Amino acid sequence: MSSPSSTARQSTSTSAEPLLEARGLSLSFGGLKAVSEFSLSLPRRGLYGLIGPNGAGKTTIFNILTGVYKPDCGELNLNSRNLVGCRPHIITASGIARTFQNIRLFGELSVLDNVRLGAQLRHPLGVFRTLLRGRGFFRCEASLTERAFQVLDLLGLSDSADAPATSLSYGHQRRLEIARALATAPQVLLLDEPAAGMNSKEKMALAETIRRLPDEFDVSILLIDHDMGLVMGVCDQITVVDHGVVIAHGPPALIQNDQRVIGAYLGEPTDDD
Ligand SMILES: Nc1ncnc2c1ncn2[C@@H]1O[C@H](COP(=O)(O)OP(=O)(O)OP(=O)(O)O)[C@@H](O)[C@H]1O
Repeated sequence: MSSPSSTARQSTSTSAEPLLEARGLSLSFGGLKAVSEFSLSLPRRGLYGLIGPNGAGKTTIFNILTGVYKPDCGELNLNSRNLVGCRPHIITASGIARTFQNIRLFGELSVLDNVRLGAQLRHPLGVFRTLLRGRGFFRCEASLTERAFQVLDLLGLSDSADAPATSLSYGHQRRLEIARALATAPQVLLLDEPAAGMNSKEKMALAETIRRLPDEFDVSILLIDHDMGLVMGVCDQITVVDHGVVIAHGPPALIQNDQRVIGAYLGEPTDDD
């Protein structure tokens, strides 16, 4: 399948070097050190997890990686290009897309149009082209729609293409968020709690879909979720943060048995215990 990302890709990275590299990223909110010395090397087509207890700093890390927050210090490179200080739209255009904990769709627009909006990042129609409605406009429109359907097909949403986004079930709205992010042809896709609110059947189907994304879209994934079954089941490597600090990194089998990780989730023993 010729994916939106593989055709739009202008990557210069090889599989040997990390696609996304974060080094020593830190960010404080007033006196609170939300993220401290965060580092991560995400390879091409990697499927990594980022986990930690509530308030550990996971979403703040996503916000740094996508330019919502500028880190106090540290480096962030995509294909060796420095992204620190870049605005979110520049970072998206560079190849990092995300979904949000709280669904943020254009509810009144159709499922197809939500995804076409993502695809427009790579194929802008432009004001003049839209006004003139010449051959170029219709060619571009057709290619946007084709790309949108490639993504919708994989996410199992093609049959609902004409329905308003809000008419989808909650689980399908989450899938649509992923579809829209994928339509921007990202090199890195950040999924923030994609399974939140899903039932176990929906989660199993989502896990199956996520596993296919790296190969089918030539994309690397960093996934936050509180569902350990999902994270352990789909990720090759997992980074664990607690109080803003990385406390472990490794394959799921190692992480499951790491005493610091178990301690962070169960809560450190106190003097009263
Ligand atoms: N804009 C902000 N201003 C002040 N403090 C913030 C801000 N954003 C996050 N924090 C604080 O930073 C810490 C990390 O928050 P963050 O949302 O990144 O954690 P998280 O691991 O994503 O949590 P959860 O799993 O509950 O979503 C928390 O103590 C949070 O209250």
